[in-house]
Amino acid sequence: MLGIDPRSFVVITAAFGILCSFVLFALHSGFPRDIKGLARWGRGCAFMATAAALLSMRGAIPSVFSNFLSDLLIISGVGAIYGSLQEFTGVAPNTRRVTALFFIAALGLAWVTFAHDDYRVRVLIMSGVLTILFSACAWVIIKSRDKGFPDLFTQYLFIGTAGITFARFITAIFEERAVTFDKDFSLIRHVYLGTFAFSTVGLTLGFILMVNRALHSKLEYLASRDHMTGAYRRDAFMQRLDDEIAAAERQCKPLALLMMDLDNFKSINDRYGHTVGDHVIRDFADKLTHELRHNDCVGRYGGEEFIVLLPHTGEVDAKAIAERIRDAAAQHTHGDIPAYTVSIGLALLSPPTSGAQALIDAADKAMYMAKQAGKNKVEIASVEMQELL
Ligand SMILES: Nc1nc2c(ncn2[C@@H]2O[C@H](COP(=O)(O)OP(=O)(O)OP(=O)(O)O)[C@@H](O)[C@H]2O)c(=O)[nH]1
Repeated sequence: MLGIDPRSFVVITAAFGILCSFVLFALHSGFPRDIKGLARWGRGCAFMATAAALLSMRGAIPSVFSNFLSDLLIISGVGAIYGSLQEFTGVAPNTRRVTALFFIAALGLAWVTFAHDDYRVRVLIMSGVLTILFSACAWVIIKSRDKGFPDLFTQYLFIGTAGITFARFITAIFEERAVTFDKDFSLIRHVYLGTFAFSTVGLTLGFILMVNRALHSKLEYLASRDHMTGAYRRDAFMQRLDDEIAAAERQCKPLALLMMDLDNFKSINDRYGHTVGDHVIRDFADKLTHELRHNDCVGRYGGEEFIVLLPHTGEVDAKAIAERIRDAAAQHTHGDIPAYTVSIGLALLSPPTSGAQALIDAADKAMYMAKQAGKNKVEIASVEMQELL
């Protein structure tokens, strides 16, 4: 038995809801458009704040507003949060199921508001629907890939909130029928209302941390990638190369490096113009992505020069991959893009090495040999070149 006025929780929920909504709309206006879900979550918080404000006026306004409308707004609010998580994680929002749940709950709530005032049934409907929605929110995060601390924090908070709404559902089944809104002093009711107030803030903070993490990854990606081709920029590539060489030496694994330069590119520019030249560079970068494994790393080394790092790859495989790339480049697949070819130099890491730059120099020399040999060729750095490593 607790003596805290349930309205205090309701007023706190309203205040928190307004604050959270304001923060989310403010973030939405400044965040990149491809980080989705902020506005929808902000709307969800606004719904919850309005619902809590209406509920706190219980007795002073008609019950159609303080009970019926406020309950529907709470369901809409949590529904919006569910949709927002789906949007954020790239899942198409499943509005049909949420709308169906909303209408079923609306029918039940209309019955207990207008036909047969029954506090217990109202609690059952609300806690049942909210258990489903909070569990669905947790499930969206559980199923998402690439989770960090903010995602796990929000996920467990959703699970905890769903657990408490479910406990409220179970206790309502066994509750005395005489209990009403103003006479329900049970501990679980206070925990339930308190959870609602604080989970609005906790979950919103968790979501803000999630979108902040997404923004951080996006900025990191943009800083390390070449804008035109999506390949690694030279400095980011060198960082990755250093790491992979260190790993290869530690694990005694092979590693190969390909240096690639498009042939006669100056004449492509001169003949078709710079824009078409850019299309050729992009086309080649796409072909590289298509031909390589997820773990391989493509860097743009210069204008029409690319470099590819092939971890865990020995001479035979690296030569086959290089030939595949050379062949793919020579395939004329796109009507708007002129035919082009590429010369490739291949160098292999043979420990003990003198580092990344020496490996690049060897691949560069081999690439120069390919140019000298008539272009559209793959050359492997000679033993002497490798010995320089
Ligand atoms: N369109 C376009 N051209 C570029 C870009 N970066 C460099 N280039 C041009 O690419 C050309 C490179 O030519 P070179 O390296 O001199 O040689 P090449 O004509 O490819 O001849 P080989 O390398 O001997 O086959 C230069 O004309 C550069 O201006 C770019 O981002 N877009």
